[in-house]
Amino acid sequence: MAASSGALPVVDLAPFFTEDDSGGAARATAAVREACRTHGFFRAVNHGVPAELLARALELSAAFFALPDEEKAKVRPAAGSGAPLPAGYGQQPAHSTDKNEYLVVFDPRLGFNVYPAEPAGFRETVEECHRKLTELGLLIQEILNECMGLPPGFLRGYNDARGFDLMTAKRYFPATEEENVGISAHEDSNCITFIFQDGVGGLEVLKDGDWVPAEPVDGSIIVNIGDVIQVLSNDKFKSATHRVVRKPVHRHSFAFFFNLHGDKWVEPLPEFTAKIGEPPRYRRFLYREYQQLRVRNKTHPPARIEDIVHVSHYAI
Ligand SMILES: O=C(O)CCC(=O)C(=O)O
Ligand SMILES: [Fe+2]
Repeated sequence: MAASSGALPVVDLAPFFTEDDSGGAARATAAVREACRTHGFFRAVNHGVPAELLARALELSAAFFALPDEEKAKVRPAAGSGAPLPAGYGQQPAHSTDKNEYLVVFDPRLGFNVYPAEPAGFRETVEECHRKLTELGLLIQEILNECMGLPPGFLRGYNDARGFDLMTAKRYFPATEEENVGISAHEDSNCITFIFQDGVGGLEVLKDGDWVPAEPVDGSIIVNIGDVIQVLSNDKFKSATHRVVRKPVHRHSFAFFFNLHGDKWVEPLPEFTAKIGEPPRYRRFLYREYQQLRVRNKTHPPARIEDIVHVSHYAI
């Protein structure tokens, strides 16, 4: 597949942060609808998360990942914390094609998180990011609700528990002569993902058979929709395939997964099926089950690539 220079659509969210927006919010909503239709991805600017906070989080995470392995390995949770996934530090298993290390952070109010003793300020900065990105998730969810033509407040009511949201700080290892996979091509399983990154680059989005680079732009946040929105919309909104290609130097990024609680059922909504005379393309599933299958893909990768579980597992 050819590389492409076509840039991601940019959406200016400023109108959602002013009282008198003279039609700007409607225009931004239309831009989100179009971006979801064409790319499943967009770059958000004026999103309400201070650029200084994003830059500080990236700097502190670089300082953390630069610590010796034995220091990082101490950032592990007590067994049986009850978190949906282990919080804290981890490395991809040696047999994985993905070559990165990461730190998982849940909503700080849940008490699952474990933090390194250094660098100073890490915990405060990461928790502030989590809080601001949760707010952004709630805003984008309102915009998507409008884009999808759902009854006002539908998504807010359906996705009302924040216990499965998680943020990861990641460091990708430098590419070698032999291979450069950072994260292999995938779709995100959740509702809405936010990514911010340092200046190295390497995130790419598949569009019409071409890999479009999601280039680093300071202060901006890359937004994509995940499988839950794809299923609810009965494929009208696509969870775009993306990957990370490693560069010759370490790369740092944060991904925040605005998720769905594991106890929720997921199925195509009547607005996209019965009400418009279209058959559902997925059978209903419990989100927890899908999330577990996805984790198993990572921890116990199947021998055959076709056995990796995607949301098509539930396709009718
Ligand atoms: O690091 C990135 O830029 C993207 C990470 C990603 O796609 C993921 O964690 O699902
Ligand atoms: Fe992803």
